[in-house]
Order: sequence, then structure tokens, then C-alpha cells
Amino acid sequence: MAAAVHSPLYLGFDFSTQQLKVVAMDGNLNVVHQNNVQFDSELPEFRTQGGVHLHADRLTVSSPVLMWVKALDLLLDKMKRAGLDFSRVRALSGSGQQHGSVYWRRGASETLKQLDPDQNLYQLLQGSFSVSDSPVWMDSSSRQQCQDLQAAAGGALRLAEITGSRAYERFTGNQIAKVRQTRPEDYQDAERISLVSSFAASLFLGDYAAIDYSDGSGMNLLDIRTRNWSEICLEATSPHLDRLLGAPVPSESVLGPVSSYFVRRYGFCESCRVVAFTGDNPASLAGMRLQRGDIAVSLGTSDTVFLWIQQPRPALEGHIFCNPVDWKQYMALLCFKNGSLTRERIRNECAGASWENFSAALRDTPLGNNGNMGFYFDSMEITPPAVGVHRFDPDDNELSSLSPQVEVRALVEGQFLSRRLHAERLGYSIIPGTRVLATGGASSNKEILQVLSDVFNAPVYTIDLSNSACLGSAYRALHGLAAESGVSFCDVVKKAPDPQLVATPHPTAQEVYGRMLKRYARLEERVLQETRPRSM
Ligand SMILES: O=C(CO)[C@@H](O)[C@H](O)CF
Repeated sequence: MAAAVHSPLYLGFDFSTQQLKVVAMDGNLNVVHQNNVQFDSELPEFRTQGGVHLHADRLTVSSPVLMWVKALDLLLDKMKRAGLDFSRVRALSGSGQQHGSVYWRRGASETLKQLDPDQNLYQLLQGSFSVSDSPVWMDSSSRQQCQDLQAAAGGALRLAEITGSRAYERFTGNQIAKVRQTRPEDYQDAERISLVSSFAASLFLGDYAAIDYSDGSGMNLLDIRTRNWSEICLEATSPHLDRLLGAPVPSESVLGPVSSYFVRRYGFCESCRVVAFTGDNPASLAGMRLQRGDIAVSLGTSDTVFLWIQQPRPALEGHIFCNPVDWKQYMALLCFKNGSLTRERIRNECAGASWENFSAALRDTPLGNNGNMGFYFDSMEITPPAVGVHRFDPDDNELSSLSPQVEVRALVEGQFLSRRLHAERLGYSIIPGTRVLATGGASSNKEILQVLSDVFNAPVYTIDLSNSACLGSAYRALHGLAAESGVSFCDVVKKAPDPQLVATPHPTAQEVYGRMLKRYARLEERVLQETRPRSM
């Protein structure tokens, strides 16, 4: 028992859109503790909805940075009350929602270096941010800045060649340009700009933490081949921006020991190491131990489809990020903004706010939904850039409504047809042997995964934890300690439990959805024409 008491622990945090989550893992890769803080319900004083503030222009979306700070205070207190022995923690890492930006006010680094262990972080960091409402990934208000950056880089495709993506409104460089142009005093008063991931790492480090290559790939600022900031992009965004960002580092970097604040307030060991934090999707790739040939589908606030690739093939749709577990390789990602919030809306309106009724509707409606289809873009979609709800009958006539059960299936089939269509357009071929690895909140719903398996015509697997970003961060904390001796991530986590098969495609799936996919593509083009923003 004594050995168990002092056996090492590794922590993985995830500062995601709607909540702050943590996983504690022992040296045998077993999860021994999980906890979370839900922003809306546990920090109601910040009045967020889904963890964010949607501004009146319906394009600007932000989150209060001090809400994230206070959530960490609450989470660590919850862990302490649950009896977690912080002195066993050998290393910690984490992830954050991608693309968000945090603006540290002049002097904040001194505050970070001398945090008083008798006070909580929320009290200590009250005056440390020059922008209190951090822009986040759901924001789509920086179109002008995107156009300016693409012009400076030599066009959309040239920018994608350099940074892995054409200009996207949510990408951090464009958001920084917008803050500099619209809030010059706040911008001038910033001495450091972090991503959500490196902001969270800074709290544990007690100093500004470097941005890692993988999450840094989501800024339209990092050259994904040299892994340095692109001079062209920096200059186009803000002069001398590199001084505010610091130099990027490989994702497996050990940034340093945990701040003495955490040693004295929570009993962390002085030798506990902070491993670079990264984006939530890169952390999920690590958590699912994605292998080449797998396709990951993350069903969270955003839905994402991503896979491991060896060479970058940038395109005008989707993203290429530096790989978080092997910085010489890459990951490809597609992001769909209308994910779980839209599924929850349809659950509330068509299934009496009950997931069991939602699942029953999927069980009680046929593959292909008798030809009824839907596009549910509650807010401006990222992939493709369209908005609005559009329903079609079997003859492609637009409908104003569907019966509740048919609407449930139209939503889920429509979401997965979109994921598959855009993934195949980017060359992510779904061939015999392809495994679909599902993660995120909705991956705990078997009926939703059955539709995923049918639409992709591939077996669907899940790991036993729906929160792969936290698990991946705990894995990366463990790997960070070994990376310096050249041990690969895959070797460090090879003993982890294998993903479990949870759904296989119905025998008629290939025929039904092969045909439906062509129809979906045609109708999507029609929806795009109807709703395309003028300047696109
Ligand atoms: O914008 C995204 C990825 O590019 C989203 O998946 C965010 O990371 C969600 F937090």
C-alpha cells in the first residue's frame, strides 16, 4: 500500500469551451481521478451561455479570461477535497480551446512570479489582463483582417502553403490584428499574448509559457515547415508581434518546474514538471493514440475530423497543424462549428430535452430517413461558410418543418454526411480497414455512433474516456519527462487500453449513403449559393 500511496501521478487539464476538465493518471496509464468545472452553472456570475458571450453583432464571440482563472481555483479545490495527493504529481500538461487569445497586461509577469499562496488566482490576477473578454474560436468578426492578411501573403493558397490554412476569422493572428485596430489602448497595454493553451501553462509555470508548434499552427502566423513565425504574416498582423508571442517550442517540451505557488498552496512537489500545453484537438489526437489510416471524429462543442499525416498538403478548406506528438510530422483537421449546441437544441425541441428520446428517434427512423435531409447551421458555419436551417424532402423541395423524429435523424445524418463529404474532398479516403475513432461528449451515445458508422461505412471505435483531450494531455505529461532521452510518444503509451469497437455499418449503409452523399453535395452547393456572404 505504501508504494501505491507514493506512486507517481500525471495530470492532464483541458480548458475547453464549456468547461475546465482534468484527468489524473498513474504510472500504469490508469485514470485514477477525473473532475471538472462547468462554466455556465458553476460560475454563473460570468453569465456565459455555452461558456461564451455572443455579442450583439452575432459575429463577435468571447469568453471572460478571469472565468478560466476562477475555474482553475475551483477545480484544484475540488481535487484537494476529493483527497488527491498533489505531492505524487511528477508532471502535468494540458490543452485549451484552439485559436483563442489572452492579453497579459504590462507587469503581469512580475505578478505571476510572486503569487501569494494565501490567496486564490482569481484575486491575484484581477488586474493582469488588458483584454478581459478574450476572443475565442467561435468568433467570425475578423473578415477584413483575413482579407488583409491574404493580400499581404500573396493570396489564400499562398497563405495556406505557409501556415497550413487560408485565413480564417477565428485564427489568432486575425483576431490579434482586430484587437490592435479596434482596441489600440488595450493592445498597447499588453506585454504578452498567449493562446488559451499557453495561458493555462503560464498559470502553472508562474511565468509566460511558450506557444507549442501544434497549437501555434492555428494562428495563421507560424510557418509549419520551418516552425518559426512567418515574417510576412507577423508584419501583416502587427509590427514586432514576435516580441509579444515569444518563440514557439516543440509540443513535448518541458517548460520548467511548477510554480512555488502550487507547491505551497496545494502541496505539489517542487520537482513537478510543466510540459507544454497544446490545442484541444492535437491533445485528442494524442489521447486516442491515433495511427496513420485512422480517422478521428470529435463530437464536442465543435465537431472536428482529423487524422495523422506525414507531409502537409495545404488546401483552401481545412487545416494542417504540426503534429503534437511528433513535431516532424503533421495532422490535418476540419472544423464544424455547429456541433453539440445544435444537437442539444434539436434534442430540446424534438425529443423533450431527453437524450433517451433522441436515441429512440434514431432507432425508430430508417437509414436515409426516406430521403428527408437537413442542414442545421444555427450560427455561421466554418465548413462550409453557410448559415441557417434548410430542410429538403425526397424530391429536393425545401420544407419548413419535419416531424420531430425525422428532424432528429435529418440533423445527425446531415452532420455526418457533411463531415464525410469534406473529409473525402481533402483526400482523406475512407478505405477498407479505416477505423473511425470517436471522442467528445456525444461519443457516449451509441445510436449517434451507429449513424456515424453507417454514413462513413466504417467501424467506429471509442476509448473508454469521452474526454480524449485530458487523457492526451496526461499522456503528454508522462512523455515530456522521457522525450529528453529520445523515447517516442508511441512507446511511452503503448500499454494504454486499446479503443473499443462500438458500431459497425448496416449492410445497406454503403448503398444508401453512397447515393445520399452525392445528393448532399448538390444541396449543399444550393444552400451555399443562397446564403454565401457578399464579400466571399
Ligand atoms: O476551432 C477549432 C479547431 O480549429 C475548435 O475545434 C476549437 O479548438 C474548439 F475548442
